[in-house]
Amino acid sequence: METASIVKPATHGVGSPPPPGPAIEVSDVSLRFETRDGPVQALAHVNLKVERGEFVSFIGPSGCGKTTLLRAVADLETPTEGDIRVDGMNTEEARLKRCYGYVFQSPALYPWRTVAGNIALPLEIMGYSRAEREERVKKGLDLVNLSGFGNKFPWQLSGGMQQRASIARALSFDPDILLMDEPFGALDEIVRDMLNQQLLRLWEMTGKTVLFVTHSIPEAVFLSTHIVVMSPRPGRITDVIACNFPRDRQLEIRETPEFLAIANRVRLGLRAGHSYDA
Ligand SMILES: Nc1ncnc2c1ncn2[C@@H]1O[C@H](COP(=O)(O)OP(=O)(O)OP(=O)(O)O)[C@@H](O)[C@H]1O
Repeated sequence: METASIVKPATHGVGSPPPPGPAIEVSDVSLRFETRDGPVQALAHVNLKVERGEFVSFIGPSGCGKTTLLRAVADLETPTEGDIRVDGMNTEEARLKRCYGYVFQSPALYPWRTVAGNIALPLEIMGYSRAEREERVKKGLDLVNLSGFGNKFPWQLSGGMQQRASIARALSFDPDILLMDEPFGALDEIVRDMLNQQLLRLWEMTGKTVLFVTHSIPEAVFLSTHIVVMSPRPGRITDVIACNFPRDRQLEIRETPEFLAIANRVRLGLRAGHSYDA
């Protein structure tokens, strides 16, 4: 017999109302790493509220603390000061209740497990029954357009397909929130365009709250409801830009004056905080 559920996700079932309040609230968060060469101030006085269903991108120069902020939300780093609430809980509670899925820059799939086996892994750890695992894996594969690839091994898939599998794994237990750390950074532009469109569709279909780290201005403008621009280290938020494009937007919007105006504002924000030698 299958074991009973060990950790059930904190998510509400499909059709039931989400818990009230913002999905994520970051209040005056600073984070300092103590290293052998002295302290490294990664984040300084970061304040941010992410409402449910938003798609928020983080953009800023290399080393400004984007990953650190995402990791702090995921309880993988502890702020030196300030407070973070996820679904109204502290980050440890939210982690234990599996409020979010995390997608890393590299797909990080286990090579000895099939794609279906990789997607099922969190469900196995959480004690889902075999029948429920199979149903969720099938749903996950459909969601990321990988139906028919469940029995393949990761090395039999392209980089873009591997990253889609890792997104399906992060969503397998149906968390409300998806934390994505530059998931498409290593992919070529054509594949990235395709994945951006697929991610947008997935977001539209599922209504998840997404926090997304990127270095790409067009990617941020195309995907987001809000773009958070950060300064060089210590990372501070210097601008939060609203993008009000329709949810079913197509890649062609990248040629519109509205799109270019937002992209320009992001570019100016990044330039203002950075001295480029080139
Ligand atoms: N565990 C750690 N110990 C010490 N310093 C760290 C640690 N993790 C990150 N840092 C430092 O904190 C700063 C912020 O790093 P972080 O990876 O969050 O930046 P980032 O904006 O995500 O960078 P990139 O865009 O290059 O991925 C950097 O200077 C980094 O070297």
